[in-house]
Amino acid sequence: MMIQRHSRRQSVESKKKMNSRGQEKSNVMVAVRVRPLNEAEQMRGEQSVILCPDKRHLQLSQSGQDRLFTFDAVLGPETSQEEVFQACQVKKIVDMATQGCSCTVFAFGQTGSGKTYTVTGPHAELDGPWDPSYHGLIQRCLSHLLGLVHSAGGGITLRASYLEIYNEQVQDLLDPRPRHPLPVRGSRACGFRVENLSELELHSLDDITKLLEGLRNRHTSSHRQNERSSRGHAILTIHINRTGAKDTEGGATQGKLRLVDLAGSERVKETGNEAELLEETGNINRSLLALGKCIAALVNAKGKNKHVPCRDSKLTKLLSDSLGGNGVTLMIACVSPTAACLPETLNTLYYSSRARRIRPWPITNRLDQKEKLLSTLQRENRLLRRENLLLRQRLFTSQEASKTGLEEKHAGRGRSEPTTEEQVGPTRPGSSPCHGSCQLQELSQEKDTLQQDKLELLDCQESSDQQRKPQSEENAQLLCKLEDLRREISSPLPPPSPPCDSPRVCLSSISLKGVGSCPSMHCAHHPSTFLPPLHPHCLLEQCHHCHWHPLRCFCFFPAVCPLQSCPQPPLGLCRQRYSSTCESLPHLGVSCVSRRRKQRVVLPPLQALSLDTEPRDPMEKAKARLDHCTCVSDPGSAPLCRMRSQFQHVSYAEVFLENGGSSVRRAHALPLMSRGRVTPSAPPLPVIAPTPFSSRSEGQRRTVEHAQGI
Ligand SMILES: Nc1ncnc2c1ncn2[C@@H]1O[C@H](COP(=O)(O)OP(=O)(O)OP(=O)(O)O)[C@@H](O)[C@H]1O
Repeated sequence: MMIQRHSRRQSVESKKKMNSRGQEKSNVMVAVRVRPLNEAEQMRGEQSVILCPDKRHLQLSQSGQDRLFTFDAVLGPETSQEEVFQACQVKKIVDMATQGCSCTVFAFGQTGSGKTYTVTGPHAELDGPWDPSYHGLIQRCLSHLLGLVHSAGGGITLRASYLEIYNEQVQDLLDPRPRHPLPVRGSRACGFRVENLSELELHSLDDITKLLEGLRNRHTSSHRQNERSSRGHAILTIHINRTGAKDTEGGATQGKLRLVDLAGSERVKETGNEAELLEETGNINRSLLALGKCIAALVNAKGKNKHVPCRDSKLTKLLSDSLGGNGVTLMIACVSPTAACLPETLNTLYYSSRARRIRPWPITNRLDQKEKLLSTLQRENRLLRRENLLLRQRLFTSQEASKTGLEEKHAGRGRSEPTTEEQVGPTRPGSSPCHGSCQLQELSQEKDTLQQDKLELLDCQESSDQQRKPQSEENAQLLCKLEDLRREISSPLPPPSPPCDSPRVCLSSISLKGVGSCPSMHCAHHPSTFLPPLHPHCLLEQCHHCHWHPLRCFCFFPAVCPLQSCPQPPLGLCRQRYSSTCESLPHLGVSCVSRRRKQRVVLPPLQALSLDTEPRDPMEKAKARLDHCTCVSDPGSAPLCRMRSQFQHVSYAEVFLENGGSSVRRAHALPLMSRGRVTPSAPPLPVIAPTPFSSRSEGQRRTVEHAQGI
């Protein structure tokens, strides 16, 4: 037997329905009930500011201005409980629930506006004998349902649960034990549900009385606006299971009817609540606000990707399928008639007008894997239950037969006229009473296991949902970091040094970055700072670089180090002094960008050189300018590149040799900059003395000669 998803079909069908203005019809019906002035208000001489000109309109008179509101039903102060039941078409809603719909009726409004009165009847009724004319919606719905059950002659089962959300905690109103909070679990397949909530099967009026006993367990207190104010939201849920209904395509249906009495919105100034009541007020208003947000989201959302913030409170979680889901909802807005309550009344009316615009939730008929599994398990359970019942009946019949001594006669008749029942009944091999009871036990165990499995599945899904949340947050953070890194990597780097064609034209040696795989250098002041290698063809310039540059270079390859006169050959430490005049010169700082780490490395200061006397020869001038540029700027910088193109044939070594160091007289001091701030320079290094040309090695000399074009 297939479980009919009538509720889904209903919503899909209702989606197509249009109202007279051609707009999509809402599946939320809104009625407004105005309570009469109470004794205290009459004593104070207060007047009603609400008029109900007809059954669909409500008029508010405020300081000479009238406002007209339209609703599905407007119930004036004289409307009786029975009239409310009829005018709001609650009977029809109950009928829909028996056909498999998920239906909800809830009352909301300001504190003391008559919500509890509408849903359950006057408080006095709880204490004394119940007068049927004061019965609220709950009693009327239940008695109508029981009538349907009896007229159907079986096949409909009613199970009821009753809970209260008090201070954001769910409590079972049917549980006589001391109150304890129950957890609310959610799953995509089943929506939100309260765990360990007790259920009561309803068969007769006595059961209804038992159910209503739960009302006594509600939290109530007294404040200025209501002597017996509800401090929490009460939700009564009736599960209506129908098996094999002929008029519903021969299938079973699972309907649900919810009757909700919300706690009233309160203004602390008007209720005069303090301490504990203040906390309750806060929780009530918060959850009502969350409900308002859900309604707003449902009204404003367009398209399939609606996000309804139903996880914001327990109330919205439990009402999520009533508001936005596939069911039919009746909202009864209760308002007080006095001028003092006007702001709250207006709020309630705006809230209700907005709820009228909730459009049906777009639902596809596709069942996902879990839903399918769930429905299969439910079907199996139902079959098992039926089989159990059948076996019990058989067991009972066979026991009766053995008692009266008619067993043989019965068996003989069974052999001559075998019936379908007997084929699966006691005449089957191994169908003794003992066997029957064993089978019963097995089946019930199997059923329990199935139920257990189902619960575990639901828990698993929920825990995986919870686990996924921090992971996705971490993912987002990692993605951000990755994006930062990517941005940093893709930021423009200084242009690479041009390839070295010949030692004569190579200027890259002057660069601290260098290219190729020639000996690397360590900064003497920053031994841990690794300087990328210099160009292999530029050993001479490198050595000059050592002279010019106040860095002391540690050569990793002493065997190939051209500075064989290094006093410490193992490390190729260049200690030659270039010029004593340098001692009096200020130092220049240079920041070197290490390509690998993309960090700005602050090197010990360089000596920036310029010619104190302007050379006369234009070629000399150019060389001097080149010298100066090479020392103080990045070799890849624009001026230097220009100069390179102009004087490709002039090598740095040549200039150096021609000047012989004597032209160096002055240096400019520049601040060291690192990422926009001034970085203190490393202490100046000892000035390095120059190596006399004659004392240079053969290799060096050859390279210099080569560089000079000799
Ligand atoms: N339609 C009505 N006819 C007569 N009396 C009413 C009506 N509505 C409400 N009352 C009375 O007004 C008082 C407040 O009603 P009720 O407790 O139902 O308000 P409420 O909205 O549930 O308040 P709260 O939110 O504080 O629980 C009660 O004494 C109730 O009997």
